[in-house]
Amino acid sequence: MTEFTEVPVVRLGKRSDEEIADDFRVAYGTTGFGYIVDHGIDQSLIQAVFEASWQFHALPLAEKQAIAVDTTHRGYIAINTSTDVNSSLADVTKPNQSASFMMMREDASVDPNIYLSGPNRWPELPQFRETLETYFEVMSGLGRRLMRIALLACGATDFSILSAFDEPTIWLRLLHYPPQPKASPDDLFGSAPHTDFGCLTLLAQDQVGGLQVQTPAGNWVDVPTKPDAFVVNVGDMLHRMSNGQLMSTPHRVINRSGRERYSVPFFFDPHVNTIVQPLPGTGHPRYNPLIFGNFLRSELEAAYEAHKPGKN
Ligand SMILES: O=C(O)CCC(=O)C(=O)O
Ligand SMILES: [Fe+2]
Repeated sequence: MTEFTEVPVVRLGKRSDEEIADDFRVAYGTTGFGYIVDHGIDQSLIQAVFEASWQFHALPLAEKQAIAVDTTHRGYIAINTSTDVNSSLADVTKPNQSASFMMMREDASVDPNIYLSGPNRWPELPQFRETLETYFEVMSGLGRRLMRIALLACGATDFSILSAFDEPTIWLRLLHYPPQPKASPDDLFGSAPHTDFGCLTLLAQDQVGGLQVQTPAGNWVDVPTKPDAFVVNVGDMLHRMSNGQLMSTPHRVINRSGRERYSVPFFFDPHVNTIVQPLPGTGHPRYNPLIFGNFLRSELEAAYEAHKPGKN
């Protein structure tokens, strides 16, 4: 595997998907992370999402707890309620030092046959829902374009998997990391070392910093904010679809800045009933097929208090 010292830039703009796929292959075949620029998402909309996040996290705790995350994985996730125990990357025993608001697809009701279906749990804040729904919509468009580019990049010859993103699994997460004391233990993280479960993560972050990605040799490389760029990374499901060509790289967050950190990851994943397997054209399959929802269930039950069997 190729060692790296920084996260590369991939420009979209009006270039053809085929042309962008060449850059994508280089970036995601080595680092698994990239700064996506010229992405077409309005900066003022991203700013509005951060403002919504500040307002949400400033609410009294009781108002946030009133929409505490449930088994549909929507609502408020308080600090100290998730631990990356499935992490094979580190011996993680301490819960993540972050709180978040989680939005997913808006379903009219819970369908017992579709894991994680259901309506969102909204706080009472003016414009909050409208702003997040607009962002959810435009980011879904960008996610679809990037998935097509990713498939071109890994040499897939059959693109029918893209229909699994007609009704995608999406998490839009408003994360708040309070400052960690300078003297906090080495194994206390804002977000413990992990890889992302799904296909693509599109992250907007503020100026505070703290995100790091791990190189094949085990070093940690900072991923500072870059103006007008999303930090986009490949998750475990796209790694499998690409038959291992696109990397799902470990990353973590440590906020020792002394300041509050806010970030907004947008996770763009297939429908839960999708069979995930190496795509035709990517070579002799190195991974067995799995059903995305089953994989998700085991990950969420291990990591989140709200999903422990017997809850809700
Ligand atoms: O907050 C960040 O910068 C990254 C968050 C992250 O890795 C995640 O939520 O999966
Ligand atoms: Fe992550």
